[in-house]
Amino acid sequence: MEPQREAVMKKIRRKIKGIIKSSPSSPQQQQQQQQKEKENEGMSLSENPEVSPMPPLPPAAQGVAAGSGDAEGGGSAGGGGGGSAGSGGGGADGDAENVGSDGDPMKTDSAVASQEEKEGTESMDVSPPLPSSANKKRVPIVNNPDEFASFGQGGDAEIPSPAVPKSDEARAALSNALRGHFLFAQLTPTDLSACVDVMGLLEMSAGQDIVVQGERGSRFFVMESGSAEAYVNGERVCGYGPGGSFGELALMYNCERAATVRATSDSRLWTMDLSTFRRSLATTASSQILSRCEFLRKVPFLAELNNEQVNKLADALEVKEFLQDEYIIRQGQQGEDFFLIEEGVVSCTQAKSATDPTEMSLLTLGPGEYFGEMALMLDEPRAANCIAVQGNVKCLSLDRTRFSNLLGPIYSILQQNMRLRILKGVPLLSKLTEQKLCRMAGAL
Ligand SMILES: Nc1ncnc2c1ncn2[C@@H]1O[C@@H]2COP(=O)(O)O[C@H]2[C@H]1O
Repeated sequence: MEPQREAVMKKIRRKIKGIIKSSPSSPQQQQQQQQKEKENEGMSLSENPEVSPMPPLPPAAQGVAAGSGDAEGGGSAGGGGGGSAGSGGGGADGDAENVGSDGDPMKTDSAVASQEEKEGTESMDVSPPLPSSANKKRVPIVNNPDEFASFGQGGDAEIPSPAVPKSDEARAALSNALRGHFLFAQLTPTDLSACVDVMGLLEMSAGQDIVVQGERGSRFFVMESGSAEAYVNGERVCGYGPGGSFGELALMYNCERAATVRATSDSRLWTMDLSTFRRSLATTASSQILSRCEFLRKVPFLAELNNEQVNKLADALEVKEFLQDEYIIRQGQQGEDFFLIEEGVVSCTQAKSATDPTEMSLLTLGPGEYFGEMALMLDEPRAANCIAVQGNVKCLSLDRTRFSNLLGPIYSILQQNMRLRILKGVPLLSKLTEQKLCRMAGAL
């Protein structure tokens, strides 16, 4: 973990410990605190002396009942954790309409948080700015290749070149290169061969731009020979040699070229035009990966990732399915995975206290929302149970390393969201508005 993040996490932990120490323990004290809370409602956070230090955290945030091993399973259909059917009673009463905080299943806590931040919390202590690459404007994927018939052209290299006959050697090299690309990895040999058939040839001299950042793009490129380099805002980001490929983002997302790619020696490139690109992927198993990218592009908390980052994420995510009532995560156990819900509903529950295992419902999550981040971010046992409710649940998961690598660019969003979730689970704060909770989370 970077030192900056480490420092932030230390701060969160210190705050949380402070909250736990200052928490009222008897029901009487809790009642008094609730009364004060009521009286103070309507005051802003800064003018409300009772809101800081903050009230207690739910017990499970302290890692109640640490167990051994991880409840979540191996990742095959129905192969989740060791939870038995029917044991998820505490979470089953979650209201599906609460999904996404305001009924919109794709509107996450973070989306709500950022919305509310915009609505009048300018002065609060917000998370550090995101990297500039994360702020790139995106346009949704368009599924109908015919819509690209009059797609704008960039430089010369964007002008379609007709299919050309290829030697066996060239076909083999091209097939290998395509198979190594996450979008084409799923193609059957027949589909792959059909793609190879229609690819055209382009020759570029050293120093020529093959694609230009900011221009419209209409082709995907595979280098046959030569070399090239990619530049984002004038800075070199990577290089390509024979077998290297680029140019898929503009075709997948109907967006401007994200980088300039310049030939650094005389080069020969195989090219695939947009409609072939879309058609060949649409009719094959690769359409699943396109659908996944499309799904990820609509997930609010991922909105700050650029298209390339989303593609990497789509490639790394692993499908895990769980049966109704199955415990995907068990409170207190060690956790190694992060989960994004693709289909179904997950209920988060927590033991009432260290001595009372009765589960209370914390949150209900739906498609586009996530869970399992806290154990990874805080390096602590699972803070809650996460149970598949309302039918089977399909999740996309990341292990600890991939979570940290691929979601690093949105770490500050995840942090803010995590604080908000913790605060939302505090019964004494249940009366506070979402906006106030967001401000408290931001101030932590
Ligand atoms: N109030 C809450 N406190 C703790 N965990 C919560 C809460 N609400 C939702 N959760 C989710 O439940 C998950 C349990 O595993 P983690 O602790 O890794 O991450 C946790 C969160 O994703």
